[in-house]
Amino acid sequence: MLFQIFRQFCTVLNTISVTPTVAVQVRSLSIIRMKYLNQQEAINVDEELFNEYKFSVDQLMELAGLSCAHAINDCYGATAEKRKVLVCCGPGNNGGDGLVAARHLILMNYEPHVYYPKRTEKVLFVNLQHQCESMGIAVRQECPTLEAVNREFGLVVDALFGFSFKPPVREAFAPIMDVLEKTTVPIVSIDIPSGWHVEEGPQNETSIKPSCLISLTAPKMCAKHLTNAKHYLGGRFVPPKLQEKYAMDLPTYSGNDLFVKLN
Ligand SMILES: NC(=O)C1=CN([C@@H]2O[C@H](COP(=O)(O)OP(=O)(O)OC[C@H]3O[C@@H](n4cnc5c(N)ncnc54)[C@H](O)[C@@H]3O)[C@@H](O)[C@H]2O)[C@H](O)CC1
Ligand SMILES: [K+]
Repeated sequence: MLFQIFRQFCTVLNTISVTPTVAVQVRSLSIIRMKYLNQQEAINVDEELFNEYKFSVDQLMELAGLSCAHAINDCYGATAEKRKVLVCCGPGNNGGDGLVAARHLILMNYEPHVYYPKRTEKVLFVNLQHQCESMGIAVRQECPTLEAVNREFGLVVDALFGFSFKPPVREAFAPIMDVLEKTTVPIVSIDIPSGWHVEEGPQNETSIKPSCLISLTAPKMCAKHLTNAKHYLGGRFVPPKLQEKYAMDLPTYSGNDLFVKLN
């Protein structure tokens, strides 16, 4: 009951015109009440976007990947040494977000290099890889060594696994997971820190520790386990009715922004 009154209070505050200081407080309140989805809810939302709302994967992936590039630039853009970026792309749509982000990062004067070990013949992914390569981005299948990553890169984008991941990591991805668990280079994870349980978070003390997480659509429950990490929300495409149906209580995106900085 108390919680419902609090939510109604926040909703009213969100709709009235306020001074900048109050606006910051209202945003903070809306971030507090935002819902963290479990794995099944994330899958259901995804299916509704495609089946009920008739979005195509290409559309949403482009918006998701673009918002990731913008959030990365907001988080790390001021530091020149972070501009050489290793983008690790997995076999599913999380990997597709990584390929899109790499393409936008090169247009934002970053130097992305893509590690994309397990490819599919789906036209969308073949085209995303082609677009990257046509823009001069190297797309490799050989797993980089820990030494090479630490020596050559300022930032790692983790686009290996998203909300469909079921632990444990299969053998083919063990080498790159080992590199990400041990690297000293900051990691920015897209949607889910790879290897983490979508709801329960890190699986053990060696699990990766991203310095930034970009949640897409709405945060998943594992984001509650972040420590000392920046947290962004991206994927500004969720129809209001769908937000209501899942009681997402997403914070308001400001102006033309493609992301909300949650902390
Ligand atoms: N609705 C949205 O918000 C959108 C989200 N996007 C992104 O899509 C991912 C979810 O994509 P999906 O293809 O469903 O799954 P994943 O990328 O998480 O991975 C599936 C892929 O991984 C393999 N796999 C699963 N578990 C393991 C394991 N233990 N070891 C090795 N491999 C594993 C599985 O076989 C598949 O091949 C979401 O997180 C967002 O990043 C969209 O881009 C836009 C709409
Ligand atoms: K990820």
